[in-house]
Amino acid sequence: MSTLPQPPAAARRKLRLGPYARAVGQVLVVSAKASPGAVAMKVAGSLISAVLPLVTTYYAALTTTALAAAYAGDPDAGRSAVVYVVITAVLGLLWGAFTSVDRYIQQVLGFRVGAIVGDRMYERFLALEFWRYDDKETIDLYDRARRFSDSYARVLDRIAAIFTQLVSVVLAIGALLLVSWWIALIVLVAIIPSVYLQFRLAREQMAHWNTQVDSRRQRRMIETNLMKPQHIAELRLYGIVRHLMELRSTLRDADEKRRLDFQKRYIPKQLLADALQYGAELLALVWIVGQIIARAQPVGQFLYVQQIVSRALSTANSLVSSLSAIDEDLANLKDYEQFMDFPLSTAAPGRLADPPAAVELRDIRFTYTGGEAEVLKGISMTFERGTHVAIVGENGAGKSTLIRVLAGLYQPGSGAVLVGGRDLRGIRIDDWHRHLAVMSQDFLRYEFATAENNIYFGDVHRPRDDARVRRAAHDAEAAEFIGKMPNGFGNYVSNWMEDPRGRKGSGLSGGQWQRLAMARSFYRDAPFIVLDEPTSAIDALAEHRIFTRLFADRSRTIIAISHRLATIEKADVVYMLEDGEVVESGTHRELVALRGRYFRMFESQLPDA
Ligand SMILES: Nc1ncnc2c1ncn2[C@@H]1O[C@H](COP(=O)(O)OP(=O)(O)OP(=O)(O)O)[C@@H](O)[C@H]1O
Repeated sequence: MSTLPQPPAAARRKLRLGPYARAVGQVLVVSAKASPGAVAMKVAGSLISAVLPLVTTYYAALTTTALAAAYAGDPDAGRSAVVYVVITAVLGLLWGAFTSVDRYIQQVLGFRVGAIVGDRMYERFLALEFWRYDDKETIDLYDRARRFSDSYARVLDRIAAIFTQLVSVVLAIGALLLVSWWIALIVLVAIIPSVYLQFRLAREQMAHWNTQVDSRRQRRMIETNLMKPQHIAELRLYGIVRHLMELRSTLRDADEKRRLDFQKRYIPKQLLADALQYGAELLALVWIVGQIIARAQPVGQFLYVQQIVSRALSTANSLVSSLSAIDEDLANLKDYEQFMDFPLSTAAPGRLADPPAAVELRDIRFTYTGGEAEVLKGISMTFERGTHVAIVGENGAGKSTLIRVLAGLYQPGSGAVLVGGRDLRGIRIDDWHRHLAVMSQDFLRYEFATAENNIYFGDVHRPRDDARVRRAAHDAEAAEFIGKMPNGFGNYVSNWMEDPRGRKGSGLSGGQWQRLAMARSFYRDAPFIVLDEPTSAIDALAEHRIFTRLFADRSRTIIAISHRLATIEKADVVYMLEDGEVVESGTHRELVALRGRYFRMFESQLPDA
């Protein structure tokens, strides 16, 4: 069994009162914007929840006193008892009705707040500066923020509960003061240690949670690998299921063990705090029993004191749980807000209406954020409109990185991408992307959509044009297999999808997915096409047909990254990249004649080398 690396201990996060108050205020503002009526009802409801049980107890105590008097022969007391019972029942009914309304209000708020917060979160995540998606800190924070955004709506409920519990405890102590000041004092003193202890425990648990972000992510990744039906074949063939299960259990057990250890350490203290609470309750009851026997208090006071003391104690305990829960929520709210403060990728003011005549990479240098090695080391290339370019090089040479810089996803450390002679940094990136169709190695598989929509998603700014969809499918050699599916272009491309008429989708092979993705990039109809190893899973004949068609079109610029000679040799110019530098360039023939690095790389594929 291998040992897993221990994650570094993250700094503990502590919230002081100021930030707490601000965070609570923020939740209230968001909720009030989502549904002001529901928030007003919630506030009113919290007060009712605090007061109503006390009033009910008060009438129950009066009933008991009246019953005792009736039992002793007082006829008026019997009538009073009946009236009190009716009042108590009506209060119970009101309470029940209120609980149902409150549940509904919570659902309305949950839906509205959840929608607002979730949408804001998605929008922010999808529009971050591109380098942030490689950044561990960003992704850590995003993980925590996302967890919180799912439960944002619940926070208002917790705030309302805390408000209710606070008012209830204060009212209960006040109600005890009416009977005896020292009972009120005893109960108050008994509450404090337990509140303190539970709060400490909750804080430690939260600190523990925050130190375990990495191991939990590792566990989640393993679980994702294990639980995806598409992965089962490889997992079984490699016989790795048990190994991964063990890794997962090790991570889970270590995490749980530390959490349980905390709880174990707190047991004796917790018992002491509980004993104190029970002691206080006992003292109060013994005292009131003595008072009643001495006829210093009416019989109903026993019920009153017993109910109110036990309510004060149990509400104080619930208050601690709510405070601990909200403590965590509000710390996560801080993460959420920090995440929402991340700058979005800025939109440059310059417009680019027409397709540029040429694109130039001028002395581009680039290093990944957090990375030490320079990945692109002074690259210069020009892509004239209508030329066909191949970029080749070993794995890790920097080809895909180059394309991302060209597309403006990453900013070069130095040098510039010149689009139609203008620096890309000064052009609105969306404008540039409209002229660009990029098919990357890890293209998206829209498994929830039909074949035609998988293609249409290449250009959703206009309504779907079915003739264009079919042409793109034909050019990418996808039309035939799509045509063979039971519902043709309207077929879902996943076994797990089913159309409204109950017709199941069909799963696709790796090469079929690749053809579909290529059809999507063709559908885009952009003057610049970038294909990053688009045919790695496509059979040689189909690939030959695709590229012959593609390279016959002189109206478009084509930049193809490929390891296949059949594709590369069709290009007008080939750039050979090695360790972030262009080491050779020219036509295929020139580079073969050079007998240099290009020649050596493709020697085995050359027919008469
Ligand atoms: N997101 C990233 N963060 C940090 N480093 C990266 C990232 N992506 C790639 N790299 C590093 O940059 C270098 C170039 O990677 P790139 O993907 O551009 O190579 P490539 O030539 O496209 O390789 P391949 O032929 O395998 O696709 C590699 O050393 C890789 O480890």
